[in-house]
Amino acid sequence: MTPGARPMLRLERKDKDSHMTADRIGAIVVGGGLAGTTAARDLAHAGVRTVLVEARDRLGGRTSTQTIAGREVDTGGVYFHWFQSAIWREVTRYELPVVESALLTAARYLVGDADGVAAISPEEFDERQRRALSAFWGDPGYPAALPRPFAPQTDPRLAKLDAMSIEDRFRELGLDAEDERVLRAAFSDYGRPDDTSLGWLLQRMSNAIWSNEAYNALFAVYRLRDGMASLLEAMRHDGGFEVRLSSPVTAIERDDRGATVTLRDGSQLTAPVVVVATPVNVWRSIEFTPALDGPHAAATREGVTIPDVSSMVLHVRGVSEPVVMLSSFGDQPFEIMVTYTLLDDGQLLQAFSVSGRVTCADGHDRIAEALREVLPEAELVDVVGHDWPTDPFALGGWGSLRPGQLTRFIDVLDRPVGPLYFAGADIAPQFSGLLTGAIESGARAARRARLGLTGRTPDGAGGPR
Ligand SMILES: Cc1cc2nc3c(=O)[nH]c(=O)nc-3n(C[C@H](O)[C@H](O)[C@H](O)COP(=O)(O)OP(=O)(O)OC[C@H]3O[C@@H](n4cnc5c(N)ncnc54)[C@H](O)[C@@H]3O)c2cc1C
Repeated sequence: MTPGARPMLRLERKDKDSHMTADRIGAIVVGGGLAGTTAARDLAHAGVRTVLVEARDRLGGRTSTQTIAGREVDTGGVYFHWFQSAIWREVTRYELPVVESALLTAARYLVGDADGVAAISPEEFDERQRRALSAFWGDPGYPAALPRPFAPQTDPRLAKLDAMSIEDRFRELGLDAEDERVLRAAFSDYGRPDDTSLGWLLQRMSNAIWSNEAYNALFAVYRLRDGMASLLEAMRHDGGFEVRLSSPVTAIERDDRGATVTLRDGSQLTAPVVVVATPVNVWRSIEFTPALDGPHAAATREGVTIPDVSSMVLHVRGVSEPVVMLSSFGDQPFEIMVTYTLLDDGQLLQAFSVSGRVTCADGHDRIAEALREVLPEAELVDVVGHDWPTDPFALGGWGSLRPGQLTRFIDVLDRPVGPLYFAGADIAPQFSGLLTGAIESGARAARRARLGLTGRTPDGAGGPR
């Protein structure tokens, strides 16, 4: 079929039950990360014939399981906690083994800034971080502005905090210098402190019930023993939906009867509903007709992730004990390093260059040099990883919102636009930017799309209130 030709599989609205029949596509899901795979599985389980089209040759998107030193390791999204109910439900449903990370048990802690990297005892790190975090969110106005963490647009006072940056809050506080050094290092995964929304960070803290322990637990307590690929695999086998890999979508055209999706090879698929589960940053590389406008256009133009992150797992010798290194944003080649697994001949170290000062494309020698800047005794044996910003199907790393973006985008971008149902961690009302947010968002989009198929308007748009 030539691009633009009338599709064969168009479904007439009057044929309300035809999404249940075998020969017609009831729903198309664009993008097979956690959000899209969840949506496709849920739609298929509801009896809707569902086709998932994925640009890469694998499912998983910004999760990525690679092999190094004979081990499966994750170089994309990896950590979660059982209080993140959406992901935990999947992990328990498929009985996937989990392992604890070294973050909370490592005996050796290092904190970096522009002057270098210095050792600190875990007890001192914990005490300083605890004190600094409590001061950071200690304004009694904050919980009042976020009375319902799962529905961030509940109180208009949040807009004022969303207009502020993390740096603004540091300036207001005037913390003890050492406490601030520790907190800046702990916050490095948000990217530039002067370009990250304070309101959005506070929503993260409210998602962690304003508790230091729960906030730390959000990031690095549990991971899947066999990698995130094992979860995607389980969902796919359980799903009953059709998967088309290596099928980048170039255009999505909607009309009053549904939407037509054009693939790079020119072929087209049509269905009454389409779940768009690509990263927000990627929407700008897909031709939407009619064009996306308003907040959707603004979000993809501006980007809603930290722009530069290279993630790696390094096989190193010379460092035999579990180690945690955190550095303030941009001050060291790697901002985050955490022991992944101890080996007989050294260890696997998870490393994130959040500012992109060192990338996988730089090659072994530059990465080895960067590693020695942070851990002088470390010898690099091997490395696997991924540069997310230059990946055309990600165009950025994990979700992180700039000042003003929470108010304009969250609980807004996931509202249906005609037959299009947007999903993804980037736009999840709760736990945005995280694995669990992707699953929650995918499940919700599937339900809304199902309601759309039966001609009903999703009543609960915006989620629990
Ligand atoms: C390095 C890194 C570390 C992270 N660590 C953590 C962590 O420890 N804990 C945590 O909770 N979260 C973490 N995250 C965040 C988490 O991984 C993501 O938020 C989540 O995986 C996103 O899922 P998603 O389905 O919304 O999007 P994605 O995973 O990006 O899925 C979107 C899919 O759409 C596909 N696609 C793109 N363009 C097209 C197209 N044109 N046509 C068809 N398909 C297309 C992509 O290939 C992809 O498969 C991390 C992210 C990164 C990058």
